[in-house]
Amino acid sequence: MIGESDATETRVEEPLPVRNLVDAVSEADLRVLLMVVFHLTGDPKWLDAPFRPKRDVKLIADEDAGLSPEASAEIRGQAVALLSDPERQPAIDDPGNELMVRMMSACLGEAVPPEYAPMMREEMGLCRRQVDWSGEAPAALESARPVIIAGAGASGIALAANLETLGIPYRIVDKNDDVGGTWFENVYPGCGVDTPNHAYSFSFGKPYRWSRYFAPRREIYDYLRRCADEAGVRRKVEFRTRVSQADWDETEQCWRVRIEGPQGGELLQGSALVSAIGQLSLPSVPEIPGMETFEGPVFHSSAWPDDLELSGRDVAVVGTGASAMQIVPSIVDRVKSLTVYQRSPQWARPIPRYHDPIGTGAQWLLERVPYYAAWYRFAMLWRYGDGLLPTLRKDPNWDHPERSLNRINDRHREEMTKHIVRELGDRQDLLKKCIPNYPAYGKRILLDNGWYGAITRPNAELVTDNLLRITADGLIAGDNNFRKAEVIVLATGFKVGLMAARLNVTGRSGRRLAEAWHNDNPTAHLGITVPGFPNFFCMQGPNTGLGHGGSAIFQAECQARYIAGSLVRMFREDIAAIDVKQTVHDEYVRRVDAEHEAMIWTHPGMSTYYRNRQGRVISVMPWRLVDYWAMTHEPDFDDYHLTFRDGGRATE
Ligand SMILES: Cc1cc2nc3c(=O)[nH]c(=O)nc-3n(C[C@H](O)[C@H](O)[C@H](O)COP(=O)(O)OP(=O)(O)OC[C@H]3O[C@@H](n4cnc5c(N)ncnc54)[C@H](O)[C@@H]3O)c2cc1C
Repeated sequence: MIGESDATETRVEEPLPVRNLVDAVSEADLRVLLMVVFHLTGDPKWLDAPFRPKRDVKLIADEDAGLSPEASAEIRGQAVALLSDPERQPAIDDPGNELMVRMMSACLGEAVPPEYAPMMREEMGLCRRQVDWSGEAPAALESARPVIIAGAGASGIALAANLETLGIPYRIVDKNDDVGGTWFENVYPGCGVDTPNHAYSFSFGKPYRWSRYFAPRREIYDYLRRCADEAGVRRKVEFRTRVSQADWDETEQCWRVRIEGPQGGELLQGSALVSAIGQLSLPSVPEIPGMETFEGPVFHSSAWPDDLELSGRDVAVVGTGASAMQIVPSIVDRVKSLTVYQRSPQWARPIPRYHDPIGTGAQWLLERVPYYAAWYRFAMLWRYGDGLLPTLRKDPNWDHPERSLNRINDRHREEMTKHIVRELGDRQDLLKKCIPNYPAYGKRILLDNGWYGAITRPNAELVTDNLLRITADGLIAGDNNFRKAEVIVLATGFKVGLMAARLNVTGRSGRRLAEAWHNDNPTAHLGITVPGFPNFFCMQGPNTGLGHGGSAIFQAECQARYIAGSLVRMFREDIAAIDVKQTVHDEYVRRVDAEHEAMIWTHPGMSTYYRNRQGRVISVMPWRLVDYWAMTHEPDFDDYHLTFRDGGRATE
């Protein structure tokens, strides 16, 4: 079924009231404002002392940038003068790579390596990130079989938006009632991003008015709907429709894809097949003896019931991962009792101003001042980007591998421990239960939005004994105590191992993807292509998750570009099929594994969804974002076996 066009439900943005420019500029992030002044004047004096900001430390916005009051006043004054002139044209629009490096370094007060320049220019919309034909589109497009995309979350939207502009025919299906994936499904209280939204958003499309720096899930869902609408994608999504099977047809050089929708089943023929079904989308539901006997609601955090009333009830939350960290502080004040069952404690980073709304002055600057939003996005991408990665390498000479990886990681541990001590206040009896015995950042980085405050409330209890069984009206843990519950929330995370094999894919020579991946050992060249599965592409595939920082939307755009780039080349050169060479794939996987050996995620003593049963890291990527951007920017067809279409017959 084609998606309903109820786009008007999406939040309507009223025009911002006209601001007094001086007031608005007084709320500016000074580093960002400095870059605006430079774009508008092109005067190099703004890139040097006394206007060069100090090295960045603040996480959300930086109103003084470590500059003297005189320098700050001069930047603000100059900005007001320039912005008051409606005729003013920028002296510099896209600065090119060399000048971009100087600008980034000036903005941050630190040397930025040159490889970031082309990536950031694209990310900031200073030059185009999506692929285009660079010339006429080939005539063959019109009769081409569609590309089939399974999934209309952020990844599916990123790719479909690019195919839409290229005019490449596609069909996109999603099992849900709407686009948005993660942000459609997860409606639990407190659900939101832990990546700031000015980085967790597409490089294309109109700017969005986020109400907070870290938006709640409803806004992200609205944002994705709006992007899908604007790109012309949402009206094409076939909702309530799932891909149930896909087989490569060697004779026709196409995918035969079985979809099941409200009108029944249909067999499609696709020129390519894309899995955009997400990494964190298949709930991991633990088998706890007696669960079926529980008389109240028991559900996974991603299946929160619409009409659930928690006020005055006894609630149990099983799990202490990212979702629990958001749920627990959001409900603790409403419930009668809250019991949290913890298997292992988590490291969580304090994040001052997490809940802060974006002030109207800052909002005005983001919407009205040229280049301001672009440089604000840059600042967020940098602050939440690659900076942490070098600190996550094991130091072979480090004396305390039992608690940390290296000196800096040890300092992070100390800082986070101090934070926990502070937050626990007069409940230091909980300290032992709350300090993890693995290095900081070993599991997904969590943000403390009131977690420690919540578990110290008089109506809350943190239970660390193993959960033994569930009864009709409560839970029994290893201490053999019965604790009453009327509602059980399973905040137990997601099953990651199967990835795209969930689509029941069979490639060349009848080989099943689940077999090729030994059920939970997924591997793919660049996390995207798999030998023996021609014209099959994964998004958010093996080893492309982010353990150190960054945004999954960034990854989605890298992959969308690679896939769209491959399709453009196939159409241009009349290539029917591309199949990644086994040697290329194996060498890539070898490099990933070797790199991971030196990184935190192979450190012993942690159980994390990043690893499979054999302990191999399958989920996250060991590379810097900028490396992945470079690897995926232009597909290299020397990495592939190509099958050309020759008068309808495929020849190698
Ligand atoms: C609670 C939560 C918070 C998160 N916070 C962050 C964050 O702060 N920063 C960050 O970078 N990442 C975060 N993530 C990761 C998040 O999943 C990604 O950011 C992103 O939303 C992934 O988009 P996607 O399109 O790849 O997958 P998804 O959003 O999972 O979408 C997959 C889509 O595929 C559809 N689908 C699945 N199977 C089929 C099938 N067989 N046929 C048809 N359709 C199918 C689903 O219905 C779904 O719509 C978070 C994840 C969760 C669960």
